[in-house]
Amino acid sequence: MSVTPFVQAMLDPVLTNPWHQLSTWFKSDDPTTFKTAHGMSIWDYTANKPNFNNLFNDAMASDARLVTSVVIEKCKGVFDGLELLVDVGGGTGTMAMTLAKSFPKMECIVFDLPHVVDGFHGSENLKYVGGDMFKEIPPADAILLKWILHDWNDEECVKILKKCKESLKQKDKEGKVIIIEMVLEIDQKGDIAKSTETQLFFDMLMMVLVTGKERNEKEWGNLIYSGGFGGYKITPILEMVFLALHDSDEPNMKW
Ligand SMILES: C[S@@+](CC[C@H](N)C(=O)[O-])C[C@H]1O[C@@H](n2cnc3c(N)ncnc32)[C@H](O)[C@@H]1O
Repeated sequence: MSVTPFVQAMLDPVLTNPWHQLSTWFKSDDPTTFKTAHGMSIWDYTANKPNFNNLFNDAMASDARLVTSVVIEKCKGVFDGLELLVDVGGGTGTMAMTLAKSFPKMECIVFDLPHVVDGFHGSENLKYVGGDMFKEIPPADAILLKWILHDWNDEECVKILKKCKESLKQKDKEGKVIIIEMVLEIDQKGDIAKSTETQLFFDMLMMVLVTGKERNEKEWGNLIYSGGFGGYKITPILEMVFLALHDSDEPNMKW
C-alpha cells in the first residue's frame, strides 16, 4: 500500500504555488490562496485540467486505500445491516468499492462531481452518480463523508449536512451520516497530542487550498447540531477520528 500519489500531488506546483501567494491573498478578497494563484477554486481547476484532475483523484485514492482497511477492521458494526450507502464526494470510488465487496448485501453509490465520476463503471452493488452535493444527494439510509467537511467553512458544512438530512428523510428508516475526519486534540494534561503538528499542517493546507479547516470536538459538535442532527459518537482510528451522526434527537448513539 503506497501513498506516493498523495505525496506527488502535494508536491505538484499546482498545489505548492498557492503557498507563495499568502501575502497577496491576505490583502485580497479571494476566498482561498488557491484562487489567488490560479484564478479559480480547486474544484473548478480539476474540472478544467484533466491531468490535474487525474493526479488529484489518484492522490485521494491512495489515501483512501490506507484508511479503508482500518475503518472496515475497526468499525465493521457501523456498516452492518445498511441497505444503501452514498459516498458523497467519494472521488473515483476506492472506499465504496471496498465497502461494496465487504458488504455484498449493501448497495453503494459513489456520488461526486460529473468530471470526477464520468467514465467509471460500477458493479452489481456499486454505482457512480454525478451531481452537486449542495443541490441534491441521492436518497440513502447512510451517507459517508470522508475528507469532505474539512474542505468547507462552517456555513457550507451546515448546507451539506442539511442536504444529507434531506436525503436520509426520503428513505423510510432512521439513517446516519458517517464522517471520517480528524479531530484536533489536546490531551488531558493540556499538552498537545502527538499528531497535533500534522493536524495543524492540514489545517493550514485547508486554508490555502480550500475554504475549510480542521476542527476540534466542540466545533464538530456545533456543526453537527446546526446541521439538524441530534447526536453523535466518535470512534478513534489511526490519527484520524471516525464520527457518526444519528438522524434523530437521540444523543446516545449505539451500533
Ligand atoms: C478531499 S476529496 C475526498 C475524496 C474522497 N472522499 C476520499 O476521501 O478519498 C473531496 C471530494 O469532494 C468532491 N466535491 C467537491 N465539490 C463537490 C460537490 N459540490 N458535489 C459533490 N462532490 C464534490 C471532489 O471532487 C473530491 O472528490
